[in-house]
Amino acid sequence: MDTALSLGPTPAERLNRARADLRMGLPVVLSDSCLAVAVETLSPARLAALRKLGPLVLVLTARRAETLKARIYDTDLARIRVPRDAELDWLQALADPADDLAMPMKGPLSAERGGDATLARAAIALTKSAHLLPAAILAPLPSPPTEGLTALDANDALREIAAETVLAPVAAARVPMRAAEKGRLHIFRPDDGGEEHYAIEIGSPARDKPVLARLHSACFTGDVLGSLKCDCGPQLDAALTQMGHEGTGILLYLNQEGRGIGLANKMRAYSLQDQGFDTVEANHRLGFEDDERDFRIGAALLKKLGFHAVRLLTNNPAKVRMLEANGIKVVERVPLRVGLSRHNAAYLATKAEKSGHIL
Ligand SMILES: Nc1nc2c(ncn2[C@@H]2O[C@H](COP(=O)(O)OP(=O)(O)OP(=O)(O)O)[C@@H](O)[C@H]2O)c(=O)[nH]1
Ligand SMILES: [Zn+2]
Repeated sequence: MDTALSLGPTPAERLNRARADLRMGLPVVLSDSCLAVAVETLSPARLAALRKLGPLVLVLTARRAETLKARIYDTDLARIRVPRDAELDWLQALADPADDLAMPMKGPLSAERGGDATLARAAIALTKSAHLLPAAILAPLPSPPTEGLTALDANDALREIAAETVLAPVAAARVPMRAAEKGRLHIFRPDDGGEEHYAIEIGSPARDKPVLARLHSACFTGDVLGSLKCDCGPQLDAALTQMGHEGTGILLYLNQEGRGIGLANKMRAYSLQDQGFDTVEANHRLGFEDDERDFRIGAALLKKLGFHAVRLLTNNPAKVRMLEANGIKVVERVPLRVGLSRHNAAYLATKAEKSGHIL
């Protein structure tokens, strides 16, 4: 194999660099034909520099475009022409729904129609995967191209983002817990520079029998702060306690904060909920789907740990379906009804009505 080639970044590594660049506010080069930058981290100086390159296009998801009443010609996204005199504040107000109610008039918005939307689609996928607001600016590529920018092929990026994450065990050690003294924490690291995920093994569950299992999505507010806005903290405690009582179990702690949108975006969603929107509407107004989690990770981790059948602690039938679809037999759904409070009653009711959760 050519040494120079094998030392250079793979598409997955480029993707990881691109995420970091977008979070810093740096543009990335897509398919050698345009620059893409995240609206959330764009600085006035970079906007001025991008403007000099030619006409700019603002890419929003169809979810966000619906709220803004922009025309959606590409099913999943809208490409808005950026007027020559558009200010950064205006772009950021289109990306961020925080002030939608206070300042509803943002249009008229003129959307591009026809042509290939792959570059726009890749830009949106990149901002989501960087846990930024899903909104990007596309600019023509400067000539000569700017050196030092991360370049990636749009189709490669889309493929990498959609691909199943490959996780490798990194370290494991004994962690006795209040709920279960015989605990062991395993750390798994993805090959794409993404978030690490954890497995907490209670006792020594047999690999050839269904194991009591929980797929818990990270919730900093619920798990750590004891927030009453959701039921995550009590669910985590109850799951570990039940595993402790039974003597065996496996709890996957998946770092998919905010149903996969990241903590900053979840706080944006909370702030919209304070304006009267429910949890699903808040995600949509931000430009996200209700649930952006990749449930394949849970199934892959279970298999890696040697489990093929589970008794799953959950109220979410989508988790059951996704595990089954990914090769894990769910012999039983074990309900996990704890932590109801006056602060989360409406939230849990919305999840039952709109997301099919079983109350
Ligand atoms: N985007 C968003 N995420 C939230 C909100 N409230 C909680 N979360 C996240 O939701 C995830 C928990 O998932 P849930 O939908 O509560 O429950 P579930 O894990 O799908 O289903 P169960 O197995 O029954 O608990 C965690 O990642 C939380 O951070 C919210 O209002 N908006
Ligand atoms: Zn929570």
